[in-house]
Amino acid sequence: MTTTVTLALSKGRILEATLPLLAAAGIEPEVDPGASRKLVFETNHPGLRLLVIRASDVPTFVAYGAADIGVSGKDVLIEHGGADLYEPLDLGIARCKLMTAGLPGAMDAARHRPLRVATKYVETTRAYFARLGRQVEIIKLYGSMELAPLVGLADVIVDLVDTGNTLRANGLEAFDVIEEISARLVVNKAAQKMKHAALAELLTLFQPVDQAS
Ligand SMILES: Nc1ncnc2c1ncn2[C@@H]1O[C@H](COP(=O)(O)OP(=O)(O)OP(=O)(O)O)[C@@H](O)[C@H]1O
Ligand SMILES: O=P(O)(O)OC[C@H]1O[C@H](OP(=O)(O)OP(=O)(O)O)[C@H](O)[C@@H]1O
Repeated sequence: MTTTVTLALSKGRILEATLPLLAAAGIEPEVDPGASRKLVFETNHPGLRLLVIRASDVPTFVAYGAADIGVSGKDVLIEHGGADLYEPLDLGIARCKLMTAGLPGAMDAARHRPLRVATKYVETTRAYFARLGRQVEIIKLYGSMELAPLVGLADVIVDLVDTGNTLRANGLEAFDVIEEISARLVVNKAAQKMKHAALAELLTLFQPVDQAS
């Protein structure tokens, strides 16, 4: 009997970057997930199906066993905590940096009060500034973080930076790197035991993208 394996991907960058990796391994979804409203996709690989969900939900689906494996950004995994997941493979895709950024000099502007930081990475930001011994007031946002310093909502932001185009377009500077980010394969701990052979076979099919590329 074929073991069923459920792989969770997120719509957007991760899906766009993972489908070519799957295609290179000969795995094709029944229809193009980028062009469909479906959420579950069978594939031509026996027993393998795909879930397409929000990026920040991938660790949750995998941790609870609703998916056996998933592809998730390291940013999302750090924020999730990740202790309930195995992380066997760095896929080398969706690479960027989690950074502090703001208007020039913003880090030094608020020395006599808590620094106001806008981010969607609340836990990661709290831990980072605690390590620095700097008091912060964290403002949770769900997107367009770059707007916050421009309208006086926050002194600085913690967000992803790739080309730097979004920061530049808004007159902001990148300050410090908090983490180097790339997409990781994550595995449910029970599935790792119960579906060991099927997952091991699938893992060998994933060829990480060369770090230098
Ligand atoms: N500019 C970027 N360059 C490279 N990788 C990125 C970039 N922005 C995001 N990523 C990576 O891709 C992942 C998914 O990002 P994407 O923009 O597709 O979803 P999202 O809109 O952030 O997620 P959600 O729907 O949960 O809010 C991120 O978690 C991160 O690891
Ligand atoms: O350095 P860059 O190459 O400009 O990339 C950085 C931008 O990419 C991400 O946003 P995304 O494009 O995912 O939009 P979002 O605000 O919808 O998350 C991130 O939140 C930055 O805004």
